Amino acid sequence: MKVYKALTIAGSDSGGGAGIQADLKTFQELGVYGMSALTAVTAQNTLGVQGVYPLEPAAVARQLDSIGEDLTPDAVKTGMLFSSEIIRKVSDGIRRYGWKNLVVDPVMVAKGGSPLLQQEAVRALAQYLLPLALVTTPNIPEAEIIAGMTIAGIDDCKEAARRIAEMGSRYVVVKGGHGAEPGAVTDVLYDGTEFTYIESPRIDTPHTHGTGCTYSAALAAELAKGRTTDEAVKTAKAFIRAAIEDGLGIGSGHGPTNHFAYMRRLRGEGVGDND
Ligand SMILES: Nc1ncnc2c1ncn2[C@@H]1O[C@H](COP(=O)(O)OP(=O)(O)O)[C@@H](O)[C@H]1O
Ligand SMILES: Cc1ncc(COP(=O)(O)O)c(N)n1
Repeated sequence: MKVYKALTIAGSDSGGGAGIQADLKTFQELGVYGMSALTAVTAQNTLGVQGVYPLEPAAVARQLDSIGEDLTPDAVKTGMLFSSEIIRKVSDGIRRYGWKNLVVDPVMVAKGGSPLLQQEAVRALAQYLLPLALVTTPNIPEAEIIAGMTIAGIDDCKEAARRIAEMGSRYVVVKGGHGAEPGAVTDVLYDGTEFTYIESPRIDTPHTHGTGCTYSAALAAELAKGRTTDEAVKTAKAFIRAAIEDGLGIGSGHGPTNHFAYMRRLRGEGVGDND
């Protein structure tokens, strides 16, 4: 049996709903062996972020070397990268080992507003990481910052996707969770030529902690298994839709999405005892 392997390069969320923890749970659910290189430790729960402790850039580089010297990921995703120094180490590592199928989730702030990327690091992200990306998955506020424009509707999402593709990302998905459309969420996929709209009903829930991490991890897992980008984007959307629909009301703030939901439904099981 071929073992498909995916690597996440991201921060730790002690609460388990976002970051490395969300990524590894998602890889596991989708049948992919997960590996991780930590960029930062966050002290976090459903109420917010209580502390951010970045790792030394050399510690990030060393983790990538340990993986690269011995293991070959079939896909890689990046999440919280925190600083331009860490971004440089990450892009150096990805280039050194020739890793393909890179999904860049340009994480900038946590849902409560705590910064997870230093402002001056946005340039480094665009300069060093986007040219290596197969797919970049900004939410609307991230797309506004990277593309340098305000987004007020679908046409603006398309323009931002075009600009981000020009920076070197082969595909771009501008995710619609922060959009103003009542009742619906539209993600805009751009392949450098054409746009595809991935729509779903807007789920009314406070339990959306980790949606972006989970979505990009599902995308990377599917790419690791050899799916095309179009197929991977569809499955990632189905995975996150189920995870939000069955969101977990644990903790007293914004609960995490339900990483079990997609596979439980495929197996014909109910939502289980988690909620
Ligand atoms: N309320 C919601 N209902 C349905 N889908 C959602 C909702 N919020 C986010 N999504 C989906 O979750 C994924 C992550 O979107 P988004 O919330 O925009 O990103 P982020 O978590 O990075 O802010 C996207 O595929 C988006 O369509
Ligand atoms: C360590 C870490 N990485 C990323 C996020 C963003 O989470 P979301 O997916 O909700 O945007 C987070 N809250 N913490």
